[in-house]
Amino acid sequence: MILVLDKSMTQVKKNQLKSILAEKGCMVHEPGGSGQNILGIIGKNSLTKEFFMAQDGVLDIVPISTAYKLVSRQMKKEDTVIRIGNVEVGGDRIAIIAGPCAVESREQAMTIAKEVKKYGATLFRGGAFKPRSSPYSFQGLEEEGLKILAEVREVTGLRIVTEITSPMHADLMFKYVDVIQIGARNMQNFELLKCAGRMGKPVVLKRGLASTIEEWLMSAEYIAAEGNPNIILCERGIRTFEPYTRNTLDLSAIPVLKQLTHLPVLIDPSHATGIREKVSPMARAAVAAGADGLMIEVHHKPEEALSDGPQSLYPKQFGRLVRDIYVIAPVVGKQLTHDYTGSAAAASHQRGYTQSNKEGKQVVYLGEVGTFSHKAASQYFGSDVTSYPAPTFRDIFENVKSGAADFGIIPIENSLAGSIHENYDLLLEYELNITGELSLRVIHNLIAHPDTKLEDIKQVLAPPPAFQQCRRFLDANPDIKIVPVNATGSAVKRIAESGIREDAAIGSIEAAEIFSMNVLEETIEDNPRNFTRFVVIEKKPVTEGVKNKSSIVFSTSNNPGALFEVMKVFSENQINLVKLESRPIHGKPWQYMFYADLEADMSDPEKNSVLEEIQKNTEFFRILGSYNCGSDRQME
Ligand SMILES: O=C(O)C(=O)C[C@]1(C(=O)O)C=C[C@@H](O)C=C1
Repeated sequence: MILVLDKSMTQVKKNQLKSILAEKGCMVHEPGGSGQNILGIIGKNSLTKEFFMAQDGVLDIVPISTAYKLVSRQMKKEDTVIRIGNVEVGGDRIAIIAGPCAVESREQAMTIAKEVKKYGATLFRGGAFKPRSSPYSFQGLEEEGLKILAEVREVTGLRIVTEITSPMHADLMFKYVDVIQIGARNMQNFELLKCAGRMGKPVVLKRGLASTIEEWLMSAEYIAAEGNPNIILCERGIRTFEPYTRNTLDLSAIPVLKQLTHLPVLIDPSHATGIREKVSPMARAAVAAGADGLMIEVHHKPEEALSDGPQSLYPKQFGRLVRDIYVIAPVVGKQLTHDYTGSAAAASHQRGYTQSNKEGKQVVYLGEVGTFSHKAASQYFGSDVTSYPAPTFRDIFENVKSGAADFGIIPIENSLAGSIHENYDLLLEYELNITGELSLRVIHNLIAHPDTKLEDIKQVLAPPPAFQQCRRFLDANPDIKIVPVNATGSAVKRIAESGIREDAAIGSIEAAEIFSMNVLEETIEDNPRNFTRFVVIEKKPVTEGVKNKSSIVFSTSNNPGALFEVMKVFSENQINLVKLESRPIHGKPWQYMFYADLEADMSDPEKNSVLEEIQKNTEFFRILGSYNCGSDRQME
């Protein structure tokens, strides 16, 4: 059951209540972050409703109707996000776990780990204890395999996921691995589940070959009941009558689970299909259906693999799949998990940032909580970096320049409305660096007070880019006056605070929820393919890691063919230009600065001769930043 507590109850009082309940033999669980003050109780039947209601601070009792309690959505409304090193599984992120079925040798594991890391995997998988259908099949390298996995982590930085098959191996697992996996065949091995619960490490719990979703969640409950909330569910196909695939991938389990539980859900299309060609289509479908991540088997020589070769992707196939996922994820409001902050933090540490005056790193974004910029900041940085809003774009640049914030995040262009010119001008004015980018799907909604109807609305508040993106809706409602404000979240906050029923705002569903407003019309943007590209700005440039894109700014003389001469340098050096934008030079009428995005790392010393060529043909030239754009992972 759930005890609803008085919102003003102090933590001290709550702790007192928790000890009273624990003394009475109740298991007490405090779900974090729900915004409400509640306690989850798995109690003794002998305790009456009156007993609970008599406790100080208890306002109500809500029974949990499902057999599983701790893992149920009723217990916790928010999605659970599980942190493994710098990687977060759940929430807005897509995590990609990749590696061979089994660790076969140091050389094999290390080769595959380097490949999958290069193509975007964030966790490494590999079996050391293999439960096989036949006792004569390869059973894994056991402790030797675990040692190899630990070495892979040392060398690549990828955290390790491996299967535990017996409680006897708990100490070994504890010593070597980051995430333990309970395989399909052991899903109802209750002693193993309890052991995993006691170990406290994150657990990937695979669905049994013939288990119902409810049985699966009951198994998760075993782990949670031991005090371990870090459970990731993994659908890997169930046994049906269909022989064309090894198992039948139950993708409908994703939306079912999303309703029933707060736990993250992964899909393993490798075991589900058992056939290499079928893996990528099902992986793409899984992300579109709302999965929080994928577990993919990859082998550099699958024909020689000791297990599961036919279902293992070649590294390049895996790379192509990750590129597809990178594109699909924003459509469903997610981003690929990427070790952004790990590398950004490591790089900025190296660059000599001192954080002595702060708890941690900070990113500044436009407007107010609930803006798209806020969402972009949390999708890019996860919870590693705290975020705070600033009222204008200039303030964001000022905050980064002064060192008040380590990072700024700014929208730079939108797929419907075009470039955000103010930010181009500010990039030139402030000598900051672009260090990363992210593309966010922007879904606009008309937001108003709960009892307001469309015909009541006299004016709508939003930033100009949002008006541009909702042109058709505004044209269809010409009587509604438009009132520009700095950001969508601020618009929603303003109408909530003013209490004016005739005012509406354009913004995200999240903003409506934060300010307890109603979504009157959903998806009012002109086209569903509405994406805004954000860039991250920092004081220092990126010096580490993949840099596959550069943004530059330059001006040319006012001679025939001057711009052509610069373009020729890119063409002759096989540098792909992905964007060209011109902006008037302030104070010099009819003269222009050109902003270009190039698919190349212009900070690489190998590009020095190209830079010299460009400089010969320009009057002004600056690299705004060379960074990893994510989508263009190396494809040799
Ligand atoms: O208003 C917001 O929510 C913002 O984050 C700003 C902003 C922008 O100015 O482009 C960002 C994304 C959308 O394109 C609309 C508005």
